[in-house]
Amino acid sequence: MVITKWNELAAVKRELAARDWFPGTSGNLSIKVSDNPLTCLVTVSGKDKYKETETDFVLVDAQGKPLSDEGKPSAETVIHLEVYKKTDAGCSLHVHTLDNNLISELYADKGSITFRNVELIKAFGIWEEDGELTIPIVENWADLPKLGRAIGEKIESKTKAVLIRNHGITVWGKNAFEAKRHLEACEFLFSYQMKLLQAKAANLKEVL
Ligand SMILES: CSC[C@@H](O)[C@@H](O)C(=O)COP(=O)(O)O
Ligand SMILES: [Zn+2]
Repeated sequence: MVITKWNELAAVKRELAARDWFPGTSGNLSIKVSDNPLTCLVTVSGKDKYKETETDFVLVDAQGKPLSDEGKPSAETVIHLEVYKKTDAGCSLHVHTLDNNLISELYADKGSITFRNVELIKAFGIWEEDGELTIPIVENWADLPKLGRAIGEKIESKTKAVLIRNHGITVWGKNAFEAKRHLEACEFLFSYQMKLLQAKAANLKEVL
């Protein structure tokens, strides 16, 4: 079981690395291994996530205590555990990208960003004509248990992602495939929104 989950998470890590989503050793990933008791594999803290090694992930319990000796669990393990405790997620992904940082800062005062009339919200299972996707934004508390609680407080049944201001995003799904689909869709939407804002600011419609 652990080996299968390890390989699943390693494959996601490889794919996110290929997208250049782990600048400066940032980012952390996890996959749930068992429900009762809750255990998950999480990336080892501070590692270069572009590299693949035999100690990339460590098994932790519901308190974030390591159950294997690959190394120190991610500093943000508490966030992954919060997601598993509050949702039915089987995989949780956290990355820092330029677009997610910019969007989190631009929309921080609104407390969230909402997308509608953009096809890719369907990646979240939103198929209605007037459907919308809202991603909450929390402050980047240095106190990580506090950050974990702040994220937990924003989680409703339909929430699949939370932005952390000027930090990054935490996204989840019922399995690794779904979590990656949600993450890719978020990043597409952020990139779209940034370019749309820039086009509007430059009055680009006037030159058409
Ligand atoms: C190197 S900056 C990023 C870290 O501060 C943190 O936010 C992060 O995403 C990675 O921490 P880690 O402990 O390696 O999982
Ligand atoms: Zn981070």
